[in-house]
Amino acid sequence: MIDPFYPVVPDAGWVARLVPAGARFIQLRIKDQPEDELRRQVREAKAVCEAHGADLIVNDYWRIAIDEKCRWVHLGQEDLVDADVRAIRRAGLLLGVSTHDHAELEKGLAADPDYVALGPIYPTLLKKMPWAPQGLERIAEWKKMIGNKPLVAIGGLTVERARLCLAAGADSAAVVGDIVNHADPLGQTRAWIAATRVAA
Ligand SMILES: Cc1ncc(COP(=O)(O)OP(=O)(O)O)c(N)n1
Ligand SMILES: Cc1nc(C(=O)O)sc1CCOP(=O)(O)O
Ligand SMILES: [Mg+2]
Repeated sequence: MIDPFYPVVPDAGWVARLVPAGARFIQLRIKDQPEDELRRQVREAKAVCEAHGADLIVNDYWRIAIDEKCRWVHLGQEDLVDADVRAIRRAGLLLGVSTHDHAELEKGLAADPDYVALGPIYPTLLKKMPWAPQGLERIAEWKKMIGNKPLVAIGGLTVERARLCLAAGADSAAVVGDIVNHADPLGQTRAWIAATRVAA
């Protein structure tokens, strides 16, 4: 149900680049945009994904995801505080949650998510976080604790680190910087797809 390669991108333009290049499970993680722009980008990204048989995961904006009849939403712990998980479920959306420690895992599992993300596995430059890198050992621990739910590894991943995460038990490896900051994002996307499909 979830793909081993999980790019997380900052706008719909990136969805339009990476999905035709083979991304099958992609998160739209837009920050600091007005509501009408968010909606426009969600619609654009959804249309691209539908045209290519890919899954779009909308980060944060669960109300928009419901209105736009999306299939997936990703929520972090702060997002979960305000979210109406029952409304999300009533609308038929699938849900991914972020976790960074045991207390968050307990809260995340209470929402009965369709995947659990664990991060940051390695140091990330994308945003400041109070957690030390989890390391690969945490992946095996989380996998045992979440039963048959898919586990997503995120934070500081490169192609080689993604392979290690999948070998350690993650079902999917999520990435921002190693794709969107790469000199050749489409070539790097192909490298990620080749590495993660073999490793999964
Ligand atoms: C796959 C995946 N894992 C974790 C996150 C982080 O979510 P959150 O903690 O809500 O932080 P923001 O991404 O919203 O800044 C994610 N987006 N995707
Ligand atoms: C958005 C995000 N969430 C994380 C978490 O640990 O929950 S780490 C992260 C950033 C991932 O970016 P990069 O691949 O560039 O390190
Ligand atoms: Mg969030």
